[in-house]
Amino acid sequence: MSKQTIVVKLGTSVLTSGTSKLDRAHMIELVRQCALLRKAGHQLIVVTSGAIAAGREHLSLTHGNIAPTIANKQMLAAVGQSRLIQTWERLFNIYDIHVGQMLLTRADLEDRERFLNAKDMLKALLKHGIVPIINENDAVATAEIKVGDNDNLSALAAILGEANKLLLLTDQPGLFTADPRNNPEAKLIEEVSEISPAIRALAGDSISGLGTGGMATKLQAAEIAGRAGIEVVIAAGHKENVITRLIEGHNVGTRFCPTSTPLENRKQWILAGPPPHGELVLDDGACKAVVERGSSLLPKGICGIKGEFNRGDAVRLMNLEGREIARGICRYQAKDMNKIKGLHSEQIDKVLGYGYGSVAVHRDDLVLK
Ligand SMILES: Nc1ncnc2c1ncn2[C@@H]1O[C@H](COP(=O)(O)OP(=O)(O)O)[C@@H](O)[C@H]1O
Ligand SMILES: N[C@@H](CCC(=O)OP(=O)(O)O)C(=O)O
Repeated sequence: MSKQTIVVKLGTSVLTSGTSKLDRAHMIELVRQCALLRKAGHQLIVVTSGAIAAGREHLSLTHGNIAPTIANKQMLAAVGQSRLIQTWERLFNIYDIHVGQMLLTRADLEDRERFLNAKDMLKALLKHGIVPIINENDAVATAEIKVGDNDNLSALAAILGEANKLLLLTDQPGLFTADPRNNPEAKLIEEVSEISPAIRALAGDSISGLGTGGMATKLQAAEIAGRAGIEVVIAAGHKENVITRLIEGHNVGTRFCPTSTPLENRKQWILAGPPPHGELVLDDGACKAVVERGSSLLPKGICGIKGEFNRGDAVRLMNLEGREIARGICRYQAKDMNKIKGLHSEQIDKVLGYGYGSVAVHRDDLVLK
């Protein structure tokens, strides 16, 4: 295999082996495989969960004796993150590999400039042979600025690092036809060529009490990374030689085929970076123009506005049935959009007293879902 950049995401379920402590013996084994990956000439980015679990362990707390409030989780993450990074540092040091910590929130990726700064920083680490160890900055992230789960964060990391592969390691061998924890008949799906609504319907939440998001967020990550041309594999973190087998080209779990026509860089960011602040409801004609003809969205085709957004914020483009058909950057704030929706573009200047052009969302700022 040619030299590649590979993101390995390690879920809490893998790092604790299903217990309430970090399983350091297994972490050593994972680092051994990561070192082999590097020895083969590949670049490695690690996205690690486990800060909250490490905090709980250090303070000798269990799920039962601390309430899962946001403040408590942030407190546990603040204690645990430093333990977690120290553990990774010590383990990678055995193989003479340096690590660098990157703690991100969605706010760091919200505007294009901050996104590009984070990208430069990640690239600088890789260029110097340092393994980026990424987690969400849980201690400071409020609900509004959180990515929320490390599956989506790993897709963002893969886009930032222009990775070739994203390996999501968890406590199941891959995506099953139903959650295998409560469906013993469920079957492993080895390959997914398209993440259709039927595939999405198979993915449930996390019921172990350890992880965040379950298979649902792993599919979101697979979709975002796949649209950027990145191959995604979900596999069991305890499967023997799972990382080394992947780089040798073996099937190790569920493989998601990436698109053969990756989105350009700016559109990758639109899909993965800024959180949508509102919705534009499109009439049928506008939906057709946007989806089938690749047109920009004009105010004329907008029949409803939801949410408070500023000029330059990301918004969801919804059809009349309430399904998101696209996401894009809106050129007018919500207050203005409410005044110009349904109007011909020539009327914008007259109604607002100023204008930023004829389109509400330009096709260069728009990604179909
Ligand atoms: N269709 C499915 N196939 C496999 N696992 C599923 C499915 N639906 C839900 N799950 C759940 O997803 C869990 C893995 O996600 P999660 O608990 O968030 O782990 P992690 O900490 O690795 O992110 C599994 O333990 C399983 O219970
Ligand atoms: N950032 C959190 C983990 C969040 C998360 O998504 O967890 P997981 O589903 O186990 O990957 C932590 O370090 O505890």
